[in-house]
Amino acid sequence: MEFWLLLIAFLCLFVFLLSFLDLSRKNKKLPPGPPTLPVLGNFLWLLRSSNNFSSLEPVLRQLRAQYGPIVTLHLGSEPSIFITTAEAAHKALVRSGSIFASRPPALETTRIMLSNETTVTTAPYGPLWLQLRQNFMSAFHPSRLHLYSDGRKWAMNILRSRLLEEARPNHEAIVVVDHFQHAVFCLLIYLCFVKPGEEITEEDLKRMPYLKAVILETLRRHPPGHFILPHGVTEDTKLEGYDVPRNSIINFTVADMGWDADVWEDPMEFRPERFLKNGNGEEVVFDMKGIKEIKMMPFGAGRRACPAIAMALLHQEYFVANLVRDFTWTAENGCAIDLSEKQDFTMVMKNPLRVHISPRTLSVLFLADAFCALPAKKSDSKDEGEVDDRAYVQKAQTLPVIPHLMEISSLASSTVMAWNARGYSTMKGTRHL
Ligand code: HEM
Repeated sequence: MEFWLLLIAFLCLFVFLLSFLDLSRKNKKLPPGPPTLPVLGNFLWLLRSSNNFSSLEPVLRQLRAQYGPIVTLHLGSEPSIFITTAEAAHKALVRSGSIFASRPPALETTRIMLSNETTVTTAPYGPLWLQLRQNFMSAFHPSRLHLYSDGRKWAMNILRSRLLEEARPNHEAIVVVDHFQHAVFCLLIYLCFVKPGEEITEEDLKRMPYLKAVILETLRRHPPGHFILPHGVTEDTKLEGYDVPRNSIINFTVADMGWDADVWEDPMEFRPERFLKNGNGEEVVFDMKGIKEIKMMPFGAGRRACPAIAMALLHQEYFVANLVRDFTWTAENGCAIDLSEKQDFTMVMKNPLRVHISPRTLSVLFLADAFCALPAKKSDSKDEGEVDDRAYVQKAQTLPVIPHLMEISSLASSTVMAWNARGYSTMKGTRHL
């Protein structure tokens, strides 16, 4: 009997505490969201509207249309606030950078999975995080990336031979994702355990603005993460007139920002030229850290943004450039490539890419032709040994290049682009990917 009395008293106390918490929440002007139930918050509502976390995005789109750019969902004990426009993201992550640079406080139960909040990714904003981040940057600062070019070559060679090995014995299409993952794993091993080698410049990549534009367009159209890691605030604060309480969990709809028709023309089109100065220039100028303004944020933005932006971009460029140079890529049975995505650790292709590959000859010339500035450079004066690439234009037009960036982009993944680089420059309009 005593046990039951105790249990009832405990339950009453529990409900009282929860309603007290609910009340204190009601005193705040949180960003709007769907009606909540006591204790359950929006849990049942969300269960009805969406089956799992990966289909949260359509729900957030609906909420944005109904309530505006910042919305709240109550999914646990603390409110989850979603910021859905690049402008509001800029206000939070850049203009109020130091406040929004923390991680949400971890529950005792999840702390263990977050390495007790002592890694650069999980540590709250403060001296420990700063030290860890500086530590990370001392190894991977953009100015040191050239020191790892031996590792890049090594991983690229492994990838090349694995692809060849599988492609040779039969003429069936091959699935490339496992090989990419293996190569990225090798690269990470190298970065972690092998001493950097001699300096080798990455000059070639610097002369390939179109390649850079393709990578950026891929990150815009198919960002590896549709959200970033959850953020927290260091103190109670306000955003666009709403309260953002100290314990809230804040996230950003990264993919939707890259597809926002108010910011990007024809956002669902795959059109790398949008990143080239004046549409066809030789230069790519893009503020990936969103310091002046945010237009897309595949790497996050502000103080907590991915510290490996330069490294990730360099490796994507390097792998794609080499894969395009070394092989011709043709879709299985000439089929269109299905670019739909599914949530894995990051976003990946729902149907892994299956392709026929075959080694290419005269590859350097194709590469130069494919990735250098548009329109094709026609050099009048040539140094000794330099070959006029015009002779190869016709051949290059038959290049169906399908590099799958997902696993190449290391921990993260990007996505596939299907394009014929030279064809692109002559084609009217763009492809809908
Ligand atoms: C295409 C490749 C990559 C993408 C799209 C990407 C994206 C991101 C994003 C969205 C965040 C969260 C930012 C935030 O919370 O505001 C992040 C954080 C981070 N990324 Fe990356 N990342 C990539 C590659 C890498 C690589 C290769 C490394 C390491 C070698 C790396 C290391 C980190 C670290 C340490 C953090 C945590 C930073 C912090 O909390 O201060 N990332 N990344």
